[in-house]
Amino acid sequence: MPTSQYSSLKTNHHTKNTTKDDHNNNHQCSIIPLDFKSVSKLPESHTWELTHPNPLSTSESESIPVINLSDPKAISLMRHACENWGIFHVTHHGVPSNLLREVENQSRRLFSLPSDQKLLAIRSLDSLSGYGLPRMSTFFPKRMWSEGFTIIESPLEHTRKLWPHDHHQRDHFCNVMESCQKEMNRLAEHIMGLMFGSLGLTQQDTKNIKPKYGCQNSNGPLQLNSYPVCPDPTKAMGLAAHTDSSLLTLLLQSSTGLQVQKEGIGWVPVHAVEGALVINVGDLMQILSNGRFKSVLHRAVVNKTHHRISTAYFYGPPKDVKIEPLIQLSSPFPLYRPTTWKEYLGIKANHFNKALELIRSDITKAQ
Ligand SMILES: O=C(O)CCC(=O)C(=O)O
Ligand SMILES: [Fe+2]
Repeated sequence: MPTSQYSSLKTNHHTKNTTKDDHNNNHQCSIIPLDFKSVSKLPESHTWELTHPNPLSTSESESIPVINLSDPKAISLMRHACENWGIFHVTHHGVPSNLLREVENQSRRLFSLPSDQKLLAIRSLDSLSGYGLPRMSTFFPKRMWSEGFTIIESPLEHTRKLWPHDHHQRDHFCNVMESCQKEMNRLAEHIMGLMFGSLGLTQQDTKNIKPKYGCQNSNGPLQLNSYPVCPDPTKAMGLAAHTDSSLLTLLLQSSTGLQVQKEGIGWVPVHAVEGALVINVGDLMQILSNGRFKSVLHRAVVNKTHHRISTAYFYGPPKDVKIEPLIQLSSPFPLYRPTTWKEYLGIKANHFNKALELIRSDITKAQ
């Protein structure tokens, strides 16, 4: 739900940089990922003008914070990380490592299926779940070097298509992903509590707000991302720069590839830390914290040697709950007008990275 996450392919007509004819001609191609195994040279369609030289090597003070959740200082470290980076790693998070390993194994299994089999579970134009291109693809003239599988609530419908005769594989895949959703949801709730505490809210305040903002169901959206080995990574883009629309995103990455934009520095790599999960602040958390916590601009780059897999869990409130800057943090005034996740996703689907700016409250825009 993230930019990505819920912006729908139905929004083709809002695409910048591509013409309507291109769209009509390539209507099918526009939703079908490349059969990456079949190409040995980067196709023109996937060649980006930008070259992204390796990001600056980061010194200790410029690297993404790693927070041990059992550390008594975790709350203050989190506040610092959310205010300065919008992203951090967590260790001692309680999600079983064998589950995380199995999530990656099962993802690899899915993405290594032959292309025509994966296409049986293609995300349709009016749907959010299934196999397909990154949803933000419609905003770019060039294709990204990645494919995804989006699970909304349950993966069952699509896994029936992927493995019609292999019940065992299908059940195992579903069990693993559903356990992952539950564990990620539990961890996200815990981290939200710590974040509220770090904003100076009392335990009573937190008790009152948490049920309102937390996902009511424990099976929030899960996005499996696959970045195949790329013949020319310097001219390709795994996932273009975006912010997530969620409150928080919890990410498992099999290897380094995620980068975040840091003011005054540029793109900083988020190195894969053994056993850790990456937590990033999403747009709704920026709204809720009245701009104190930053929704971090991030992207994924690709490489020549290994197939990278990432799994993102998008944690957000029930779709119709009003999200607005918390009253305690709104002095002297709220920076954003109230919105719901549902409304916000609609704005994001049309305006992509400008969405947050569009819901700044009139009072601040006028200044
Ligand atoms: O693959 C990654 O590291 C980033 C994934 C991501 O940003 C997303 O799915 O929204
Ligand atoms: Fe993201």
